[in-house]
Amino acid sequence: MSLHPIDESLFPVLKPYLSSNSIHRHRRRHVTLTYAQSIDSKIAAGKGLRTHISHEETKTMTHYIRSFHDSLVIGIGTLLADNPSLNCRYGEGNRITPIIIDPTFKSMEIFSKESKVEKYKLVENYLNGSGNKPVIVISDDIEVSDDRFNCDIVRIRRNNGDGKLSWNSILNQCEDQFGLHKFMIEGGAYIINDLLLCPDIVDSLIITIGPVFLGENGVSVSPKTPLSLKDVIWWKGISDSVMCSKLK
Ligand SMILES: NC(=O)c1ccc[n+]([C@@H]2O[C@H](COP(=O)([O-])OP(=O)(O)OC[C@H]3O[C@@H](n4cnc5c(N)ncnc54)[C@H](O)[C@@H]3O)[C@@H](O)[C@H]2O)c1
Ligand SMILES: Nc1nc(=O)c(N)c(NC[C@H](O)[C@H](O)[C@H](O)COP(=O)(O)O)[nH]1
Repeated sequence: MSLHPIDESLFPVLKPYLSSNSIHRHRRRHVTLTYAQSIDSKIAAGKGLRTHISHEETKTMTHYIRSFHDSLVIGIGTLLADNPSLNCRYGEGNRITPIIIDPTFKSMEIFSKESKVEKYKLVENYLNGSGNKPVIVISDDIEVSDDRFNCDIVRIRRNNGDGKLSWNSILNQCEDQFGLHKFMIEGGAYIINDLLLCPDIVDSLIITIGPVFLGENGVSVSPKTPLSLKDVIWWKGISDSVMCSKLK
């Protein structure tokens, strides 16, 4: 299916927030955090629900932004709710590696070579050659043998205090193991709320705001503590607005 066209006025707006897409010449790490939200700061109508918020025009923008990255990061909650393709449909031949943060390896059955569950798009695309091999980031206390799975596995030690996986460790390991440097992080809420408070990790923040309220049962984006954004630019499309900014 062809993508809805993007208005050309968006390209210069996005440019300062994207790293050069000649990834072979520029090996410096770049992290873009991006998502679509409602007016009431929700990214889904309810827990585990896939919800359309943005116009087709800004969906195309998402694929355009993906083309500047070599990897696309989501949490296990988003994999289970959305069954996303996590590919790049903008331009030709742009391949991107899906990375799923899944400390307890809930997706073990999904990626198992002997899986009995219906094939997820990520697995299907990898097996039919149209998608890169997914990378699953798990806690290093889970003992599994890598060759049983249709994915690569990255093991990270949990933080002592909160039991989380540190973003620096996740990104460093993905750089070292797979040569990935340009990370586009798309959510969900857990990851976004966490990363909004990590100015040393996130280089650019690009938010699409759709003209809809998702109501009190929606999944909220609201970081634990207040923050003010820097270098802010707004763009207005057919029905959405896009805000590009920096955290520091
Ligand atoms: N509108 C959008 O742009 C958008 C984008 C992505 C997802 N979504 C929606 O968000 C919802 C899912 O959000 P969510 O918060 O439930 O799931 P999520 O995708 O943020 O995954 C959360 C889980 O990931 C793991 N995790 C992530 N980072 C971790 C870390 N640093 N350390 C340890 N564990 C970590 C934990 O197990 C956590 O429970 C879905 O409804 C989906 O449709 C919307
Ligand atoms: N731009 C955008 N508008 C939305 O209304 C919405 N719900 C998402 N959600 C982002 C989330 O990461 C989804 O999982 C991917 O949009 C899946 O998209 P693909 O199947 O990979 O194309 N993104």
